[in-house]
Amino acid sequence: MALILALDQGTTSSRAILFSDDGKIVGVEQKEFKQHYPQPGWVEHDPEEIWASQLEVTEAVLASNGVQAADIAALGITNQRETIVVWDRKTGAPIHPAIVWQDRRTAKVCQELKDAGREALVKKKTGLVLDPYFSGTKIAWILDKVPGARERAVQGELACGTIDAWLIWNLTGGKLHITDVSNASRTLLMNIHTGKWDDELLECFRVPSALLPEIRPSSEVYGEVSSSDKLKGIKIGGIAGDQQSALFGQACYVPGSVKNTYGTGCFMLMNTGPEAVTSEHNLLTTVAWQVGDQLEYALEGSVFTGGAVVSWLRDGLGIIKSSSEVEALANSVKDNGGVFVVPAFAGLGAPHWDPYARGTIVGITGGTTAAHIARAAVESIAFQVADLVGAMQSDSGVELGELRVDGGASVNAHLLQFQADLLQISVVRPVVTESTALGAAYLAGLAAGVWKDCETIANQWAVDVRFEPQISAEQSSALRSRWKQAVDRSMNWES
Ligand SMILES: Nc1ncnc2c1ncn2[C@@H]1O[C@H](COP(=O)(O)OP(=O)(O)O)[C@@H](O)[C@H]1O
Ligand SMILES: O=P(O)(O)OC[C@H](O)CO
Repeated sequence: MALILALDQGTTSSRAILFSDDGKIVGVEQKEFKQHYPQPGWVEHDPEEIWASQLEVTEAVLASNGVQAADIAALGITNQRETIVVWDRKTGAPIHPAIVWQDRRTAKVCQELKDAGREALVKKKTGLVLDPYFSGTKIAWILDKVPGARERAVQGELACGTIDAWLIWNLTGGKLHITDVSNASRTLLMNIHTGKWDDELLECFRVPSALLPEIRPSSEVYGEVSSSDKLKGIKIGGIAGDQQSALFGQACYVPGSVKNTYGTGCFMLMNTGPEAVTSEHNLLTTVAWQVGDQLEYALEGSVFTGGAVVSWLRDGLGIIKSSSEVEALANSVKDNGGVFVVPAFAGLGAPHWDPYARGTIVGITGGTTAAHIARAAVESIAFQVADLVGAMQSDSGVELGELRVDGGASVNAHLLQFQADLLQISVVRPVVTESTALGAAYLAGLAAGVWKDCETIANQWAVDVRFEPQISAEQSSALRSRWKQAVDRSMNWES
C-alpha cells in the first residue's frame, strides 16, 4: 500500500494528512496559529509561524503513525490562496508579515485602478475583479511600505510568493522558488490564457518580475524535501490552491460539476474544462489546475466569511465555547425569530464585491436570544452560498443537479439541510470531507505514479450523506428575499 502525504496550509490552521492509495485517511495532525488584526480590516499572519506549524504537524503525522520518509510515495501542497509573503533570498527571512487574503488595506488602490479604467484589462487577462482580496496590490503595498524594499526587489534580492511558494522554498532549503498555475491565477499578475506572468499586469500592479516564482503545472515531481531530517528525500509532486485542490479531491473532473467548501470562507467552484468561461454575473474565472499540458478552468464564487462567523460566535461574542456547540444552540429554537446576520466582516465577495460592506444584524426584538443569533449566523453561511448558484447557472448554462460539499463547517448537518432547503437541490457530503488535502494527495500521487488517471481517482469518491430539500420553493424564495434586504443594509458602510 502506497502512502501519500498532503500538507494543507489553511487560513486558521496547518494540517498534515496521510492518505492511503485507496483515498482513505491514515492519520491527521493539525495546529492552529495566530491571526493578527493590526487595524480594522487588516489581517496578517506570521510567515515563520506558518512554516514552523506546518513543519511540526508534518513531522508529527509521520511519527504518530510510525511512518518514515522513505515510506511516502510523494507529498502534495495545498494552501490558503492570495495570502502573500515577501522574503530575503539570502537569509530566507520575511521582510513583513504575510498579508492575508481577507485583508482590505488596498481597497483604495483598487478603486484608483478602477477609476483609471483598468478593470476590463484585469478581467480579460486574469478572470478576476479589482478587489483587495487578490495578491497583486498586497505585494505592491509591502514594497512601498518597507524601506528600500522596492529597490531590493528590482535588484533580485527579494523573493515573493503565495503560501505554497513559501513552504516549498523552506522545504527545499531555498533551492526551489516555484508556484503552480492555480495559485498564480489568484495574484492578478498571471495571464490565465497563457499560464505566464504578464508584463502589462506587472506594470499595472507595480510588481517587479525579479520577485516572482516560476510557474509550474499542478502535478509533476518538482524536487524533494531537503530541509528536515525527518522528511528528507520525500518527493514534492503536487501543488494547488486549496479551493482548486478541493475541486480535484471531490473528483469534479467533468465540466459542469460543482463543489462548495465551507471553511473560514466558502468557495464554490464549477469545472468548465479547457474553456475559460467569462462571467457576466460577478463570478471569477480561475485556473482549476494543469495536469500534463492542458490548462483547465473553473468558475468561482468566493464568500469571505463562512465558518468564520461561527468562530466569531465563539471568540467575539463568547456565546459558545467551541464551534461544535453551535449546532445544538441553533437547533434549540424553531427558527431564526426574524433575525438575519450578514457577516460582512471583511467586506463582501461574490457576487457583490463590496470591500466597504461591514457586518450587520437585523430583525432583533426583545425576544431575541443568543440562540436566534447563533441560528441566523449559521444560516448566513448558507444564504451567501445560495447567492452564488444562480450566477453560476447563468454563466455556465448548466442547471445544478446537486452540490458536493466539504470543509470544516460541513460537519454541521443543520447548515447542510438549510443549504438544501434554500437551493432546492441535493447537497451531498462525501465520506472523506478533507477534500482539500485529498486533492493535493491525488495531484502528487498522479505525478508519482500511485494513481494511473483521474478516472481511477473518481471511482474512489463515495457519498456519506445526501441532504434533500424539506421546504417548498415558495418558502425558500421568501427567506431569500428577506436575506437580500439584510445584505443591502450591510453594503457600502465603511469609507
Ligand atoms: N460544527 C460547526 N458548525 C459550523 N462551523 C464550524 C463547525 N465546526 C467548525 N466550524 C468552522 O469551520 C471553520 C474551519 O474549517 P476549516 O476547513 O478547517 O478552515 P480553514 O481551512 O479555512 O482554516 C472555522 O471557521 C470554524 O468556525
Ligand atoms: O483557508 P481556507 O480554506 O479558508 O481558504 C482560503 C481561500 O483559499 C482564500 O481564497
